[in-house]
Amino acid sequence: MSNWQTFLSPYMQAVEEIKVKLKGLREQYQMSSQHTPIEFVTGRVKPVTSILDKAQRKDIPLDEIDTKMQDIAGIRIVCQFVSDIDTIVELMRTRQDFEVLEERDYIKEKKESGYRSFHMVVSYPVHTIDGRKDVLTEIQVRTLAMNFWATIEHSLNYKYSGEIPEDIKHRLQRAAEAAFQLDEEMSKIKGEVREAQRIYMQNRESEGPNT
Ligand SMILES: Nc1nc2c(ncn2[C@@H]2O[C@H](COP(=O)(O)OP(=O)(O)OP(=O)(O)O)[C@@H](O)[C@H]2O)c(=O)[nH]1
Ligand SMILES: Nc1ncnc2c1ncn2[C@@H]1O[C@H](COP(=O)(O)OP(=O)(O)OP(=O)(O)O)[C@@H](O)[C@H]1O
Repeated sequence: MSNWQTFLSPYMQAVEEIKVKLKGLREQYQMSSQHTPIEFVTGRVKPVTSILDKAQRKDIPLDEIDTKMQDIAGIRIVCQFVSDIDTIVELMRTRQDFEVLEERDYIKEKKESGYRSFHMVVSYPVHTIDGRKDVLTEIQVRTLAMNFWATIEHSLNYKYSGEIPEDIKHRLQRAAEAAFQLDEEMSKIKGEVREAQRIYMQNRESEGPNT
């Protein structure tokens, strides 16, 4: 690849645009005093070293990464409750500004590591000075508990270069089970939690801006 900056520019644009749109959705939910299914949104363009590693690992020729590597542009939507994930997935499916190409439900079927999340691969049109470019973007949707687990596991994978020792792997699988139980328990008191958050937001609004 002769110029990574030029190649990655539409991916950066896609990530920034989608983040703005999702943050807008979150604000609309907040303004309408409805429970927001979006707790926070993050996004990143895959680091070049990680693109090169993955291309080598998956045998993807560098001149084919724009069609074969689905996560160069990545968005992550983090929610409070598992049911919020269904709401978001439905919202994404009905959008007119991008096309959903693939869905992978690692919540129904968790990965061997214990990883749980809902993944969507979308084709997002970016308008550049050279015309329209459709950019593959991976959208990961997960709860706070799933995100906590995945973040910790990702750093351990990094530390051990993908070869996490067996005993730690088992502990991580148990931790994934505990995160699953936490999501289950929180789902059961969802009504209570939402009511408390609604009262809190109402009181904050009536108190006016902080001085
Ligand atoms: N922490 C963590 N993240 C994972 C795990 N599995 C998948 N992910 C995340 O999900 C992304 C895509 O995973 P998959 O849907 O399995 O995609 P894939 O191309 O089949 O596999 P990868 O080579 O892992 O990208 C990865 O790049 C990670 O960001 C896991 O076991 N642990
Ligand atoms: N879809 C996404 N949205 C937001 N952040 C992401 C997304 N995918 C990965 N990240 C984060 O970006 C950082 C760098 O990710 P990188 O692409 O190297 O990891 P990875 O996706 O786990 O790698 P690989 O798919 O190559 O195994 C990590 O902190 C990772 O958690």
